[in-house]
Amino acid sequence: MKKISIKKHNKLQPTTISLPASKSIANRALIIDALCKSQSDIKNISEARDTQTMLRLLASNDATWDVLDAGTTMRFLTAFSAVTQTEKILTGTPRMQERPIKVLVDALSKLGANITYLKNEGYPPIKVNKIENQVTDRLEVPGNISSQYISALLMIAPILPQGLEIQLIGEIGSKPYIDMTLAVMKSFGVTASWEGSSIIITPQQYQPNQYTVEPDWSAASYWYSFVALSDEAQIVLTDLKDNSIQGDRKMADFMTDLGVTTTFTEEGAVLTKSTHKKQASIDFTHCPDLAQTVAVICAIKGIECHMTGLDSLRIKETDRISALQNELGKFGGQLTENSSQWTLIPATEPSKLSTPEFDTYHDHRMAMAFAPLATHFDITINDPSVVNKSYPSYWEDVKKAGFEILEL
Ligand SMILES: O=C(O)C1=C[C@@H](OP(=O)(O)O)[C@@H](O)[C@H](O)C1
Ligand SMILES: C=C(OP(=O)(O)O)C(=O)O
Repeated sequence: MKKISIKKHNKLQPTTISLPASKSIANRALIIDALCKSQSDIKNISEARDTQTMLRLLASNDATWDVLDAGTTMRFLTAFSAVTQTEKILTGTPRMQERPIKVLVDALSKLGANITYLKNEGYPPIKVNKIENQVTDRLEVPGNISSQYISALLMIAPILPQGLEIQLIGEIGSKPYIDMTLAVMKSFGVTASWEGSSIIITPQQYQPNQYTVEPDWSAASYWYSFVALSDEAQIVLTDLKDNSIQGDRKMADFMTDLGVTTTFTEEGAVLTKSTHKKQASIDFTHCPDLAQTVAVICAIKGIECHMTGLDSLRIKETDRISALQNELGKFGGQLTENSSQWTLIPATEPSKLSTPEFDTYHDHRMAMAFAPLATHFDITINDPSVVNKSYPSYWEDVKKAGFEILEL
């Protein structure tokens, strides 16, 4: 499928959506399950490519593991290999080969792993030889590049003979993902303690368990956008809970100012329309995956939004700052930067614009964040199958809400 067109539709019929399970939680549970020799019963594993890639690679004895474009899979399998594999090559898509891994490689090397870069220093592909003798039980790791390095180290920490203390240096970004890692570890019987900015994990055994993966709050964000941007809507997101280990639960709070009310019922989260403010200030340091969704919502609803915490967006599936600037510009929105402070300047009279065609930059979140614009005008989305990374049934669900989608 090269591109799709979505016909304008703004009065959504009441729709019930069954979201995919969180790929972040699933990839943690799968790594931990593999570390307890695969005896656990993990329920609600989604078809998301990142999760399926993790499952497939953990079951394969191939000399090279190709993680495709899955950041967590790359980082978690690197640490996993350093405690389980005599020798393993880890590689990924051309974009994955541009996503830094040096912080994690340095940390594992300090622990005693032998890791070499096969192309460019600091980036995959890498060759990992496992730690034979643990050299230290204390690491200093910068907290502001990617929390995935820290999560990767935390998950192997209990099986290191000396355990591990990780001191996080500088500002910590994406902290809820670190908490998520510790929460999943706890579900498999391992405890950790915080001392200031250090996390301490003693040698412990993971206990196999029955574990159910939560529905994905990042995926839920696109439905908040559909509700906010439409004239009429009521969406039920089944089994989505208020009490979640996902930091992107924050979307429900952001949206009280941006035009959506959430009611949690037995069935799940019920999203209804409400009034919105004209200005907002939102810090995405701890929920970077929500930034694209919120930028599109504000751009079309006339909300000037002061955005901070966007720096990590430059090293994700694409440079999301530049992708956003290009695509928002197609309907009159702007994202301007002034020393790490971004201002989202909304589009003026966006409904008068002709059919925009949005590029997706190999980034599932570009496709999913821009799709709700079909509430305002006919749109075209290029390379729509990018959504398979986290939400393969996205376009089917969009059709359920009454949108007409044509393959071009
Ligand atoms: O640990 C995780 O599951 C993730 C952590 C975040 O990355 P960073 O820690 O690199 O910000 C997030 O953007 C990504 O989608 C998933
Ligand atoms: C950044 C993301 O994923 P990853 O880093 O795991 O590729 C994402 O899903 O938005």
